[in-house]
Amino acid sequence: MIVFPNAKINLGLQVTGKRADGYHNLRTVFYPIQLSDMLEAIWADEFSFQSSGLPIDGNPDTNLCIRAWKRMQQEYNLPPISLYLHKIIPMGAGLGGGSSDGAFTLRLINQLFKLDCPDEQLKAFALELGSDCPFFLLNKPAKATGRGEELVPIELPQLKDKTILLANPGIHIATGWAFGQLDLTKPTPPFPDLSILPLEQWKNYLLNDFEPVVFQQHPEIAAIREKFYAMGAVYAAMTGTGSTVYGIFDAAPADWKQQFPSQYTLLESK
Ligand SMILES: C[C@@](CO)(OP(=O)(O)O)[C@H](O)COP(=O)(O)OP(=O)(O)OC[C@H]1O[C@@H](n2ccc(N)nc2=O)[C@H](O)[C@@H]1O
Ligand SMILES: Nc1ncnc2c1ncn2[C@@H]1O[C@H](COP(=O)(O)OP(=O)(O)O)[C@@H](O)[C@H]1O
Repeated sequence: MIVFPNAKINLGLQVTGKRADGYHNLRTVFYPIQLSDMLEAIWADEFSFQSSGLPIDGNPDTNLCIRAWKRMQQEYNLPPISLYLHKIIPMGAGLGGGSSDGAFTLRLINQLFKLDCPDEQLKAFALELGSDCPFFLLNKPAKATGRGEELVPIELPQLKDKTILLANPGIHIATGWAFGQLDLTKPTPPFPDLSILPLEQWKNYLLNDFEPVVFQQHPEIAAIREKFYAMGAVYAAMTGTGSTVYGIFDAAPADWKQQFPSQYTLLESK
């Protein structure tokens, strides 16, 4: 069985406060994009995990595919499988690639072994893996609150037929570090209702709270957003805690890739 775990971007991201469990409450809109890894499971005599593409850490304590397998195995006492991941989504990039791999592994195992695991149970396993993971079980545009697991689907007709360009400068931002940099004493403005806000207005109302702290540390990330606006983006922002920046365009400028340094990862999603 083969599945294609996709990436996401955050349309706005507000952190509203620190919780007793050490996590933060946030508000965002998750938006799935057409950029995917490949994940295959086959029957095997013993469990194994292999990967190709971008190098990833195969540590069983941290790798989200292996952790997902172990959690399902613990619950359902399953026979072994081999997992093979071809990694395409840049990591530590705010694109949720690792989270998506974890969530897709849970769902794949559920289907492969016909476990009929209830949605709420799968969601609970996903949240054990990471705050972003429950979204990838739903995997449609959704407003998110709590740690990111309270999800309400949203229609975004403004994005129909738009092109999303992504530029990743190869800087790894540690999510825990980014949360630690925030000043949580300031009041949070209301989160705009994106289902009715015209796209041209997003730049006035839709903010990512991590941009000021990450941009200050890494001015080259701020420069990507400026470059997208100079190229005609209707809206441009950093996704998650960075370091990927996306621009939303009516149509991609023909020579856009030549405008960035050659070592950047440059991607396009419809
Ligand atoms: C902030 C977001 C927005 O999409 O950023 P990206 O990681 O995608 O950039 C996500 O919620 C990240 O989700 P995820 O990457 O799954 O985070 P987790 O593994 O659950 O947590 C990593 C660390 O981030 C912090 N963390 C994460 C989520 C949250 N709601 N509150 C937190 O305080 C904690 O310090 C935690 O130890
Ligand atoms: N299957 C996986 N693929 C990628 N990264 C993984 C995986 N499992 C665990 N990780 C770890 O998760 C971290 C964050 O990954 P990712 O979700 O891609 O980034 P972000 O949280 O910035 O969107 C990586 O640095 C990596 O160490």
